[in-house]
Amino acid sequence: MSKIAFIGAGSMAEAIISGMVAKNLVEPGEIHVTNRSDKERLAFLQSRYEVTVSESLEMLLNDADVVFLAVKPKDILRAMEAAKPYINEEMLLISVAAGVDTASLEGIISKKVAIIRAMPNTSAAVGESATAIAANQYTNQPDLDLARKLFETIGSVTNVKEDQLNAVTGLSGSGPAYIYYLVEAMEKSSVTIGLDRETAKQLIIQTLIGAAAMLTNSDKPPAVLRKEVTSPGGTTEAGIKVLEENGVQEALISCIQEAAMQSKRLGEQISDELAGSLLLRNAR
Ligand SMILES: NC(=O)C1=CN([C@@H]2O[C@H](COP(=O)(O)OP(=O)(O)OC[C@H]3O[C@@H](n4cnc5c(N)ncnc54)[C@H](O)[C@@H]3O)[C@@H](O)[C@H]2O)C=CC1
Ligand SMILES: O=C(O)[C@@H]1CCC=N1
Repeated sequence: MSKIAFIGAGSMAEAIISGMVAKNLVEPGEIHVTNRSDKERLAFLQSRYEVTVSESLEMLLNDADVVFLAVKPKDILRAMEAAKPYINEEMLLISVAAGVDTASLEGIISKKVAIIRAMPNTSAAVGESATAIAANQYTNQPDLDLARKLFETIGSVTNVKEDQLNAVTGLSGSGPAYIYYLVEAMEKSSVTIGLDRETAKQLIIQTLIGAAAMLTNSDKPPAVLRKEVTSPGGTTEAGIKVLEENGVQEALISCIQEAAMQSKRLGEQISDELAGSLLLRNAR
């Protein structure tokens, strides 16, 4: 595998880099990274993963085979405008930005570049991301295979239609946060019922691992697995009753719908911004 460039060096870039390095698919020195201005952050990534850091976009992108775009959606336009002169049609561009569609990226670049829009999650850092990918019109099968191979170093890969990616973002892109939120509540509750945090932590984590393994290995749906935990007149029934009274399941459904909507809104902001900047350019 040859040169891989990262525009953006935040938590998602690090999660992907750490996964790729751990699986030895890429020589760490062949991973080149830049960010907006935080030199300390680049130095940290260099010392931790032995990647090559670059403060110039020209050097970063020169001869790059794959370019990961890992900046926040609001920074996409500026980052891509700056990168555009060094992007060519031989490259595969992979964007992990929430909401930003490949049509907007094509609009910024104005070249026939293969673009994969991907939505991983931060469990990439431990090789357990659930990543979904979709390709633009200029992407061929070898590009898709390469993207799959890269993302498989950080977990599972699912092909979706591009218009499903906002839903994916609300569900599994943000998904780890929902699980952590649940764990925070479980930890907070443990002290109120007489368990120290350390003991509770071990019990909670193994409970999550066990439930995930049951969901993976059993052909029973989650509702049936839940029923099997729930003895009539027992503890689970008493606990779940409180969740039902508080509308927790409905709240979770609304949470995921809102996150997916926010992904769509983020994308719309970019296409509006892009349309505005094109109008401005044409008026000059
Ligand atoms: N954090 C997460 O759980 C996930 C994030 N994503 C997506 O990944 C992208 C990055 O997110 P995070 O890593 O969480 O953000 P972050 O804030 O940790 O990192 C963003 C990086 O982009 C850099 N940057 C900003 N403007 C730049 C520019 N003009 N040129 C070069 N670099 C620039 C920043 O310096 C920083 O290194 C976002 O688009 C987000 O939607 C996708 C899946 C999950
Ligand atoms: O919160 C966000 O916007 C990003 C995208 C998915 C997870 N984190």
